[in-house]
Amino acid sequence: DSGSARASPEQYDIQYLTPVEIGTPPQTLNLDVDSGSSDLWVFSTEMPASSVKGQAQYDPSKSSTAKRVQDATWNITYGDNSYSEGIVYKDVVNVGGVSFDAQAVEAATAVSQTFTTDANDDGLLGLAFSTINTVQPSQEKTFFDNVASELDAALWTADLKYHKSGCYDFGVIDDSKYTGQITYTDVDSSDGFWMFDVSGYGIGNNTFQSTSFQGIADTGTTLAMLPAQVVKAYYKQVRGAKLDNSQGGYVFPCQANLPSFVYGVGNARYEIPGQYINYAPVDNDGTTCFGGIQSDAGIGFAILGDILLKSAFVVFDASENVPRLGFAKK
Ligand SMILES: N#Cc1c(N)n[nH]c1N1CCCC1
Repeated sequence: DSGSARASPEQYDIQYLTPVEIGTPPQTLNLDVDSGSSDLWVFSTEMPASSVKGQAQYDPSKSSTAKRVQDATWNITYGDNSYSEGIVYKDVVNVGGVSFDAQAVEAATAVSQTFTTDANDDGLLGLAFSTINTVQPSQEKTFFDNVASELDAALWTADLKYHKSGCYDFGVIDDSKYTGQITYTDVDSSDGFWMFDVSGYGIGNNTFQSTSFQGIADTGTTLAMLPAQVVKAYYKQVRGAKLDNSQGGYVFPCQANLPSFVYGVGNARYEIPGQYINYAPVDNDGTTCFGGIQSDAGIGFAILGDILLKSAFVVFDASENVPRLGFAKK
């Protein structure tokens, strides 16, 4: 079995939303596919109307296949301090034609303001490792872990794009979506993430620095959070750039001509075009812009979010004993 689903960007590519069918008859919700977490949770009819502002809500009472998981609860807090919590059902979930009939669907009973204010985002579909799923007392499996054995290959791929729709594919590597070779690198999943070694970096045409650092491939994070020294070196090349703590990171004049950023995977080199690193204006007149590359200080590892991932075709491969990530140009 294999399948393919759209990944459509919200404004500034802050996140990408993917239509997911839940229940019988199918209820379509647009979810943020997130390789940095492992809960599939949805806005639901179980939450107060005051915290729903335009989102679609999963209504288990309208699904003939919904079954309550007695006494199960969940709660999750993300790195940006957004959170959600609730109860659990098992129901049919179909993503891009790949279906599982007893997926844990975590129905929210409460969400933080950041989720309420994003009218287009109906929840999350976590694709990190099931060891960090938050359901208690019995942890649940991610959608990918549930379907892996029925897929033609136990992998999924991300083809995110700059300011346009891309795809998440399950069970197949579509060779039309990349050029050249796929470079694979081993993943350390001991913290539940797709964590790997970035073999080094380069700024624009400057010499590539072979100083490696660990990072997680995280489709649920907007920006690229990199080691402070790397980030400092990058913005040193941007006239007018400064670290503005009131904005929470590096900003620069929106007209700045940004250098590209090169990252290494093994012996391969991938480039993020400078344009991708102009994330969004911080002011109404669009004079000051916020950088797409920011510091990972305080996190403990780098977070390779959408700003970086959209520059490549990425394979999340669990088909062997040791999981691995594949990167290719496109
Ligand atoms: N912060 C954060 C984060 C992450 N590192 N992965 N997914 C995150 N989300 C925040 C809100 C929805 C998903």
